[in-house]
Amino acid sequence: MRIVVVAVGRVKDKPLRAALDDYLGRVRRYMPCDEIELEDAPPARLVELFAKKTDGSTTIALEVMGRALDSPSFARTIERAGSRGKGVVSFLIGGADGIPPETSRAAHDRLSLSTLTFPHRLARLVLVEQIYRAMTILRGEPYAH
Ligand SMILES: C[S@@+](CC[C@H](N)C(=O)[O-])C[C@H]1O[C@@H](n2cnc3c(N)ncnc32)[C@H](O)[C@@H]1O
Repeated sequence: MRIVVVAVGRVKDKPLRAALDDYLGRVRRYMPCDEIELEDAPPARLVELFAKKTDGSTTIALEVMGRALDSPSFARTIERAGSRGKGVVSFLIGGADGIPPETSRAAHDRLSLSTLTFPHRLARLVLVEQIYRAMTILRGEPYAH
């Protein structure tokens, strides 16, 4: 299984970058995890970019109005998604204007992190932290603080 986080926008802020790299490093102790940053672009271009970068993978769009899960259910969702097809699970995060509707409709699943709307860079951090938490849940290992 491999995880790919495909997110609109670049994280340049150093403390946020460091926090993301910390959690990405933790996830990579369990499985390969790539982060792909897309340029912010008009919706039609974003549809193309998301499709190109997630080709052949099982796609999960992150949306405020998506399915709400607790962390153990999120962990099992990742496990199930990883058992499909080529075992590549791509998480999609939109930019300021969200994920284009066409990309959302094409996704295999749509998940929410909260009923609150986060800025996309913060949503990326919460997502990667939850992926790390999911890995510890699936392995029955303690969460390292
Ligand atoms: C600022 S939000 C976009 C808001 C936009 N008005 C919308 O309704 O989609 C930017 C991105 O962060 C992610 N995001 C923000 N809050 C989220 C949440 N509570 N659950 C899941 N994803 C979230 C989504 O991928 C979203 O496309």
